[in-house]
Amino acid sequence: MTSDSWKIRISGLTKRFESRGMQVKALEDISLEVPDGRFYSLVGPSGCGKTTLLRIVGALERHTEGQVLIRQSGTETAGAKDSSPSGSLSPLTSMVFQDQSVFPWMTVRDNIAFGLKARGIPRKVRHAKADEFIRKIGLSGFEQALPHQLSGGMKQRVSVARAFANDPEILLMDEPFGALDEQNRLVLQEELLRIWEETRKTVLFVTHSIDEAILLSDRIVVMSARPGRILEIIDVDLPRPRQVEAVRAHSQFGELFSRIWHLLRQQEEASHLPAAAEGGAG
Ligand SMILES: Nc1ncnc2c1ncn2[C@@H]1O[C@H](COP(=O)(O)OP(=O)(O)OP(=O)(O)O)[C@@H](O)[C@H]1O
Repeated sequence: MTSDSWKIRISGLTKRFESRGMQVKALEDISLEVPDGRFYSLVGPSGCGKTTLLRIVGALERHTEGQVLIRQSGTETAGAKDSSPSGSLSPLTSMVFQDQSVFPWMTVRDNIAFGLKARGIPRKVRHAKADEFIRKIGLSGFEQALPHQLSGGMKQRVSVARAFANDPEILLMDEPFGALDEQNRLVLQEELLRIWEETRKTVLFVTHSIDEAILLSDRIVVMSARPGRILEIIDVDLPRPRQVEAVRAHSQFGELFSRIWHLLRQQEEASHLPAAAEGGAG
């Protein structure tokens, strides 16, 4: 699909890692376009390069071949290749990781306002913005709390709130709920849905959970075992606003789940074949 409103445009991307003289091909011939304001998820077997792809889009990693273009505030930036100096995350991109990346010495409010402070936003404005997202993510009353006074789920809420409070144009989320128990995970998924539906940021979201990908996404990118290639891009045409129970009860849910699971199971099976049949590294 090509459109004029893309935020992320990847064409023919390949990534090879080299360590101790060994080459590992992590990604092969990836072409993907993420339009403005859409929620895309990446699913695929462990080690297929999901995190690597996210890091390349975030300019935290360089790529080997192909092209990555990011469009922010009307300006297009090309991702750097292996031979270039390493880049850094644009202030217009936010990233959320699996491990709660909160600063232990900062209050909840200061953690959430951190990116705004780095951008020179006045104190009053950034506190108002932080408080808005504290409310939205269900942390009211904990503005002055320090991370050690919070549960794991609450710390992850702080990370998600910080990412949205930054008002990024692109949000990259790498298994943000992967370390949470089922109950916290469900609550945070619903909160993410609510905030996303209000803000409509462009999101690229990595998950191991098919349920989670269906619940959240407009489209799901299913990747092959390493080297990661795109097997299929699946539309999720479920109505929004969405809620966990309604999505799971929807007639299309089972169909989508089976289709994705079928693709992933084939990859799992292929990855258990002897190394020679896999094509080897590099
Ligand atoms: N810095 C690195 N140096 C060498 N190899 C790397 C490096 N980073 C990742 N790899 C390799 O690239 C491949 C893809 O890794 P990546 O972490 O992107 O996969 P993933 O799909 O996110 O995995 P998981 O689902 O298990 O988190 C793996 O084989 C990994 O070992």
